Amino acid sequence: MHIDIITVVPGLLEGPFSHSILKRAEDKGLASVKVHNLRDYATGKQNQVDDYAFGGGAGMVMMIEPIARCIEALQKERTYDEIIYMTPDGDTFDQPMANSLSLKKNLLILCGHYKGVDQRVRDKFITREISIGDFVLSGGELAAAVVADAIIRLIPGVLNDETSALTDSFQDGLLAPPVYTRPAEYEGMGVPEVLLSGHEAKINEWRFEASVRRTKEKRPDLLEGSGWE
Ligand SMILES: C[S@@+](CC[C@H](N)C(=O)[O-])C[C@H]1O[C@@H](n2cnc3c(N)ncnc32)[C@H](O)[C@@H]1O
Repeated sequence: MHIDIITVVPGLLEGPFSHSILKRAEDKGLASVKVHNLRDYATGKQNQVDDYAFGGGAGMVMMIEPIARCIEALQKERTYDEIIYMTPDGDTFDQPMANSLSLKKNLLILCGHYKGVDQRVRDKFITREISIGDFVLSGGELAAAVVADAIIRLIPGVLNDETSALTDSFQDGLLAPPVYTRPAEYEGMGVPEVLLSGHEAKINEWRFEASVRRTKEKRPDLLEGSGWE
C-alpha cells in the first residue's frame, strides 16, 4: 500500500511514520507513506496557500489552485483508490472503515488547516471525507496519522503475529478482554487463575466472556442486535 499525504505542516508528520510498527511496515516494503508540502505547489513570492473567505468572517481558507496542482501532479504518478479529505464533518472513522481501507493499494489524504479547504476542492477531487471524532483539531495532520496507523497495522505481515489485530477491540464487535503479564502477583493483586493454567480452550472461553462483560459495561451499544446482550 502507498499513502500520499498533502499538508502545509509536513513537520507534524515526521514523527509518526519513523517509529515502531509504521516504520517496520516501511522497512518490510509492505507500506510506504510520502508527505507532500503543499507550499511546493504554491505560486507567488509568499508561497501563498490560503486567502480570506468570501463573505468575510474570521479565518483563512485553503485555496484550490495549489491543492489542484498538487493532486494533479500526484495523479500523474498513480491512480488513487480514494482521495480522502480529513474533516470534522466527514464520516466518523471506525474499525470497519479501517479494515476496508487497508485493502486499498493507493490512498491520497488531504489535510486541511485554518477554516478548511475551498468547497470546490471537495466537489472536484475528494472521494471520501473522514472525521476522527466530534471535536475540532487545528489541522488534519494528526487525524491523517491516526487513520494511516489504523490502516497500516492491518496489512498482513505488518504485525509480527498476524492474529493480533484480529483479537483487538471492535474486530468482532466486542471490546478486547483484560490482559496481564509478569509478575503473576503484584502487591497482592493476582491474575485470573485460568490465564496461568495453560488450558487453551478454557482461556479462550474466559477471554470471550470477559470481552462480552467489558463490552456490556463500557459500550453496550456495540451489543445491540448481536445476541450477546
Ligand atoms: C480548524 S479545522 C477546520 C474546521 C472547520 N472550520 C469546521 O468547523 O468544520 C482545520 C482542519 O483540521 C482538520 N480537522 C479538524 N478536526 C478534525 C477531525 N475531527 N477529524 C478530521 N480532521 C479534522 C481538517 O482537515 C480541517 O480542515
